[in-house]
Amino acid sequence: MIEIEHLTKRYGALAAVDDVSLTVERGQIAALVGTSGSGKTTLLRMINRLVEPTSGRVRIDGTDTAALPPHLLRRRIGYAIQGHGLFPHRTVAQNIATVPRLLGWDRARIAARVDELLELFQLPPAEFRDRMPHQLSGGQQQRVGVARALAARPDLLLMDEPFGALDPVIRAQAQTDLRRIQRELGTTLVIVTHDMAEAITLGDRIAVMEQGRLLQYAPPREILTAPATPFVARLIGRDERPFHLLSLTCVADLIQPGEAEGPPLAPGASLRDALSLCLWTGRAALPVEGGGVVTLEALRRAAEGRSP
Ligand SMILES: Nc1ncnc2c1ncn2[C@@H]1O[C@H](COP(=O)(O)OP(=O)(O)OP(=O)(O)O)[C@@H](O)[C@H]1O
Repeated sequence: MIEIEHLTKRYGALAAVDDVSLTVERGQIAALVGTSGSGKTTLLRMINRLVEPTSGRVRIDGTDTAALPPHLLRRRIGYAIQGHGLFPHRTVAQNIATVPRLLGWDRARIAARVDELLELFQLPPAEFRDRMPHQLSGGQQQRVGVARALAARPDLLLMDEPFGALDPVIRAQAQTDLRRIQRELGTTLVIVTHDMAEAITLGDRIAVMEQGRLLQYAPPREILTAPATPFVARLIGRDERPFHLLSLTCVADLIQPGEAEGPPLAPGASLRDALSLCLWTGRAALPVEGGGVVTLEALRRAAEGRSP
């Protein structure tokens, strides 16, 4: 669990982060969003003390981070940034092994961990472990960057726009992978993103920042249906709101008895996918695998933020 209490960072007259308090529960994902210069990166970097706070406190699992030497703190916390930051003259395996080596793990344990992570990120170890970063695609480099951040099994992972440079298809895959791996490992994750859709897909809670201040910290549904300020509403984008809401719920939650024509939808598909298919096929109802239907009428209600 991360407890951020009245955290402030000043650069001269500017408060880059201004009296921010929030808590991230263990195993949860907090997404930090806001316009450029709103203080997201500064807030993130105060958690692992890459930036020293001017005032306020961060506690991780009850321990005040100010009480720990920064280099030891950072070995416990995974950190992944846009553009991955891989060491160019080290192999994939050496890159991933960086923190375990600092922690003094033995060779066999490191090798096993590297292979385990490569498997997890769908990069076959025999093919990828000895490659140099320049022999990877951008998306593969990004995955190695995240694998490196996870190598020493940190309870806490900080990510700063990790998928910013990826194309939309790879990005969606990377988000799905991250969510799966995060759930599997039970990692607490704080992620900075410019992209509201990404924040909604990944975040258990979303923190909206403007000019160093925290405007709202709430689950995605609440941010969408009850934005705290006009700025938060603008950031969501009025046109996008129904689609964001639909993307939060899966078909299984909206099934009604009945039968309908056409190939069945997976119960895990999002309502957004279901709406898209209804529109594309011109159908008012779609069958769901395992029985029942999802109707256009029910989708419309869900898009308005009403319960099924
Ligand atoms: N080392 C520094 N010295 C002076 N000002 C700084 C420093 N680092 C950040 N700032 C300022 O603090 C403010 C917040 O910066 P920060 O990088 O946290 O914003 P951000 O929300 O992450 O922006 P972006 O989305 O563009 O990365 C900005 O106005 C920035 O210019």
